Amino acid sequence: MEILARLQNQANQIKQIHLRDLLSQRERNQVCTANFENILFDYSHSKVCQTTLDLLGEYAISTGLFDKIRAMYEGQHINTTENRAVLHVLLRAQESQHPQFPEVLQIRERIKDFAGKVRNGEILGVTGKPLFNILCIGIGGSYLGPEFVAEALKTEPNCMRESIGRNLRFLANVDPVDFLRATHELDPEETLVVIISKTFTTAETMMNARKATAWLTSHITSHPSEKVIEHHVCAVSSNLQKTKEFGIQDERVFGFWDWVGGRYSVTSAVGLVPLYLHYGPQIDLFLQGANSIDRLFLEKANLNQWKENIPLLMGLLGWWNTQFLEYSSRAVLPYSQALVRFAAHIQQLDMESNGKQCKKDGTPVEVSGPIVFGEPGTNGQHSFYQLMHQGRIVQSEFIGFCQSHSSDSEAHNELMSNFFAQPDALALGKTTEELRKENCPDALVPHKMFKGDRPSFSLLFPALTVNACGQLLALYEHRVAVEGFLWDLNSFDQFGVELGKTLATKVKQAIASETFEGHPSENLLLHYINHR
Ligand SMILES: O=P(O)(O)OC[C@H]1O[C@](O)(CO)[C@@H](O)[C@@H]1O
Repeated sequence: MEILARLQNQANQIKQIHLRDLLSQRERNQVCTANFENILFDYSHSKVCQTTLDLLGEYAISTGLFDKIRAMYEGQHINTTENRAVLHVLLRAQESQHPQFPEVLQIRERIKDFAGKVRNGEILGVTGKPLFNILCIGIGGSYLGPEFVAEALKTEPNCMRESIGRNLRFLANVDPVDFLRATHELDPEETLVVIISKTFTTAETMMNARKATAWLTSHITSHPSEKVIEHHVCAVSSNLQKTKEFGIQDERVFGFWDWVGGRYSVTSAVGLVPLYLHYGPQIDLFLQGANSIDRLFLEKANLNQWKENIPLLMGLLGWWNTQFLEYSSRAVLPYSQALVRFAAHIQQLDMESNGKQCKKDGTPVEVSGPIVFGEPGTNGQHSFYQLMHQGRIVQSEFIGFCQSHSSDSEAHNELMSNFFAQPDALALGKTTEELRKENCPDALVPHKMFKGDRPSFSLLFPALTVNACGQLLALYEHRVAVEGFLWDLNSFDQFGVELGKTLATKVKQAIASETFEGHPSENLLLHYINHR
């Protein structure tokens, strides 16, 4: 029988086995783990058994998954619709034969040198004040990843020390309120604006960039505006022509390449410029962490070792859950307030990559990437976990840390008790018999019972160090790629974002001329015009 049919059979069978029963098999549970540098990946709470794993491995081989991974690292143009390589792994490589690696190192050194000089006061604002504030302007992939990392490291003890007296702000939304919030109480004389845009044409970013330069030049009137821009604005982009037109000198532009996709660009200048400026050389460890996972992912992409390859396992399980067990949503649940923006980054990474309607060859797909959402625990527990326990089945991904950034071990234990309890509650549930033993009134039994059998996996790290933050980033980048490879999608283009942008341009013209007759949103537009 064909492998896909056998997987389907296996799914039908395992759907009938409650996770309570699977979890009662201690030997099975012990097999369902992988460990790398003391990161424990435990997928015993997923709906898999030894046969499932064997079949998934067989499918991975038959579909050429390992070759696809190698092709990515070799720089083959796997982004076929845009005819581009996908080489974000090169950005954190320690060494490489790739012809563009010297350029990668050169940009990295330029960033570190620039950031070091800003931090030690060699580079000052035009009025001679130190540049303590970094205002990053960018959106989507030029914003979400850097913000997640900046937040994750805010309370990491070394980073906390390195960033005393400094401000790192992000401005993404074209909503003027975001501008107000991002610039609130910032002294323009002490502010360095970093405009981050791969294309340097993104409407929101360019509007905010123009507003930010106007904000700088209208406050700093002692010097000509070109001088103010020269001292207070830098850019991250792969479009040098546009940055020049904007008035930014080339030595203040940090480039990257078309083989770095927006949502995969955290370890390019997109993330490195803000992060080195704010946290200094600590960020070397972030790159090392990402690189350690890159090596794991590549080195163990083979027949004998794939069960030790955590990102590959994450991808296989995610694909299994979505394609065969038909769970259409996924919750990313870090038990760490420092990861407050992690789910937002993963939403883009996952959904912009794998939310697709056709395969690489253009044939339609019925199922592709799931809906992704999340929130740090325990906050999420008081929000959407109700649905996860008694409503729809959501594939849940728990991320925890043995040690906290804080020395309050009592509160950390409290947090982690929830991290351990939730996957059990989802998987085991609570039976009517158990409720009756507790003398639950009959009328309440249907409300208080939990069916359980809800799958999850857990990633348990020693601590949210700078290195671990890089590891976490790379784990998710590669798991998304694996799922895309299994579905045979192009996970590296995003044509789905274009139509809305085009229509917005047309609406803008309609608003300017106040002509909406026959417009599909005529009702709303008229209401807007009348009440703005
Ligand atoms: O870096 P840019 O070119 O401003 O693009 C920003 C973002 O816009 C998108 O193209 C679409 O939202 C993302 O993929 C990208 O990260």
